[in-house]
Amino acid sequence: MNILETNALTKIYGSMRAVDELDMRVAEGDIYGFVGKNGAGKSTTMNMVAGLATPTSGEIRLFGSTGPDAVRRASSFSSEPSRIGVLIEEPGVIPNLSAYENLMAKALSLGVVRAREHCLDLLSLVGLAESGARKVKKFSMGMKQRLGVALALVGSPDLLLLDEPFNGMDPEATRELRGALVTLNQERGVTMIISSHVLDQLMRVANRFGVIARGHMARELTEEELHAACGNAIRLKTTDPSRTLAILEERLSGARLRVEPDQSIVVAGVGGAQAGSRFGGAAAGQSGAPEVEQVSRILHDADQVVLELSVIERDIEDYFVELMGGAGSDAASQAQGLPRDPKAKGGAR
Ligand SMILES: Nc1ncnc2c1ncn2[C@@H]1O[C@H](COP(=O)(O)OP(=O)(O)OP(=O)(O)O)[C@@H](O)[C@H]1O
Repeated sequence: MNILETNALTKIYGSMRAVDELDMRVAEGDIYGFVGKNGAGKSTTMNMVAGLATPTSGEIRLFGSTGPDAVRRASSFSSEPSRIGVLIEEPGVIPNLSAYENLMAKALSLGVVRAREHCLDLLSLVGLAESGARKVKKFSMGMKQRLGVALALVGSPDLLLLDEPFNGMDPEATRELRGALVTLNQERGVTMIISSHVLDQLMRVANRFGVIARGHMARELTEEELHAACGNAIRLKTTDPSRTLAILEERLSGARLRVEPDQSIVVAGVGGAQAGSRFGGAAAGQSGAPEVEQVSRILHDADQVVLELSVIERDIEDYFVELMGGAGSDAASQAQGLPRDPKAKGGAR
């Protein structure tokens, strides 16, 4: 079931179409990575879904209901727990209160039953059980962000909207927040929409992605579709790159080949290897071994001296960047692996 659907959702500020006929589908249980360049329309979309901005036109269907009432009911900021939890921009915390007190203040204002247990549970869920009694002004950025997530969870919402939650966080804090989000999703079944520029972090938690470009949905795709669209890539270095390239062009029909500035060769489009994904980080599932073996054999049979050979993941990021460049078919077809330079030989790019 889709928890959120938007149909031709549009927001116009003056002459600027901040969100332009956006169609978005978020299913129950998704961690939906919402990706786009600066100014693409992510925050405006999140604000409309949260009921913080009014659409100019189009429809938002939340939990199966549509119309302004659906958003108001789902995201009541007034006196009762809402079905949507929101962390947009900086978490609104009271610095002189402890984390626990901040949570309790919100829980009591919403009339949450068994507020004490609820808040202690949330602290432990976001990994702040030990620091619950400390004043928030002494918290690091990462701790504040996790408290922001806990605050958004007061009242047990079914859908969590997180706008740039990894911004300004160091790797350790990012890892902790990522862990808390995956736990929430897996153990509590909370659906999430996370907007972020930090693609590699998003790729580690999200199972579906929506790429927005100039206010329009350029593409929605699952983790599996993402990997299928990108395929794997193998980077290799030999003592004779030109000869190696010629051999690979001849023997690997259909593969995409490109030469990097350091003379290493990247072979893509031969299937297999997967990028680090959300429940492990390291290459998950298939290792790309058959393709690596295939390439190694070709090079061995052709007496090429291999200096380096590894599976790389960068194509996924390239793919996102290309999609984010525009919603038009050019960007999308390039991202599907078609050559950028029509004169390029053998699909090289
Ligand atoms: N309140 C507003 N008034 C006028 N223009 C606005 C307003 N809010 C957003 N915009 C414009 O709408 C466009 C989309 O902005 P939005 O903040 O939604 O993008 P974003 O994808 O979240 O960008 P970023 O990643 O930089 O936060 C931008 O051009 C922005 O300047």
